Amino acid sequence: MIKTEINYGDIYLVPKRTVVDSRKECDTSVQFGPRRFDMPVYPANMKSVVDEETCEYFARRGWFYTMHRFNVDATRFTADMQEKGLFSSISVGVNEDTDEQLRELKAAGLTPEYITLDIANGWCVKAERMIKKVKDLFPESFLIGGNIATGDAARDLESWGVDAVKAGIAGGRVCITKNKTGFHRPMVSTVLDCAQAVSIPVIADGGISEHGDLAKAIACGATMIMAGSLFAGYDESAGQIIEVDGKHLKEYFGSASEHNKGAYKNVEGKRIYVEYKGSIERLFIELKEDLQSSVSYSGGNTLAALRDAEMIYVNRY
Ligand SMILES: NC(=O)C1=CN([C@@H]2O[C@H](COP(=O)(O)OP(=O)(O)OC[C@H]3O[C@@H](n4cnc5c(N)ncnc54)[C@H](OP(=O)(O)O)[C@@H]3O)[C@@H](O)[C@H]2O)C=CC1
Ligand SMILES: Nc1nc2c(ncn2[C@@H]2O[C@H](COP(=O)(O)O)[C@@H](O)[C@H]2O)c(=O)[nH]1
Repeated sequence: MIKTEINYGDIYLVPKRTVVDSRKECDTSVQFGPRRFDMPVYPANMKSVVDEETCEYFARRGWFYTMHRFNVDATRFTADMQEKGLFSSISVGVNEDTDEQLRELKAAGLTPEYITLDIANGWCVKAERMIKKVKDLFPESFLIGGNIATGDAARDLESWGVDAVKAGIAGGRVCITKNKTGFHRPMVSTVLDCAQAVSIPVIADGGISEHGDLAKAIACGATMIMAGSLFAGYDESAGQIIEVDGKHLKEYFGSASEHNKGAYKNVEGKRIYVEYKGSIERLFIELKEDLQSSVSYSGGNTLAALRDAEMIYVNRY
């Protein structure tokens, strides 16, 4: 028996009676862990998307961020952010280098406010061990575990002690996991399944190609949305700008790409060049305007109303 599963492009939300006089009345803020953020979307913890400046920029704007984990000194990063009066949100892996990083942080007396366990399939014994270790060493930190793609995985990670799960396997723009391994799950099915399984927040990770996908992810039960390609083309993102035939492009590469790994070993990501779009300021405004409009169509004035939106499947063929 083969199940039919769906992605953001396969569904729409049914409009309800608007109860606000202006879209400006719609509140897009979200409580996530110990803090409240202006918007429920943040840039992927990838080397071509965020660097220290990007993280600082997002934190100062009241948006969430997570620094990537590739050749980053988590102790220095945490000290820098906290000295500036900002929160620290770091990523960790599952190997010995992470053990060392955690020991250094502890020895320096530092506690990052947020820690993200970032591995391709977080539903594994190595992740379980690391989750328990992080929770033991940093019980005050808000721990995000991932990635996962099923309700069963979400339940396991919740029982291992994470405070939120990050859901989305092989749906990213620079992902080649589905081509190389045959494994993938479309995002609507992923988020619905995970959000129905657990009481902790779910982060919908990857596959955002339209601004309206944010509202769809929330309607499926996501509290937060992580996006890579959405943020990759701007001055404030970390990738290099190149010029081809007089046109400016920005690099965007997968964390499991040869470019990021420095070797062709277990490669499940690629490098692409996206349109260079200048300052991210306009995107910040437009994402907020569009989400406020989504909230107004959902018949409420906060993101909670999107949770009750009716979803319809649209057969496009
Ligand atoms: N969201 C997504 O769909 C995906 C995201 N990514 C991203 O790419 C980055 C690097 O990922 P990747 O190189 O895959 O490895 P990870 O960094 O996820 O791997 C960490 C460790 O887990 C082991 N490991 C990884 N995959 C498996 C597996 N399938 N079975 C058993 N052990 C495993 C690795 O050992 P060993 O190498 O020896 O197997 C390694 O020791 C991460 O940042 C991840 O988030 C990658 C793929 C999919
Ligand atoms: N299969 C792979 N997935 C990857 C890789 N690097 C990152 N990612 C995932 O993609 C999302 C971003 O997706 P986008 O559609 O918003 O661009 C990111 O958060 C990771 O979960 C990779 O090398 N292979």
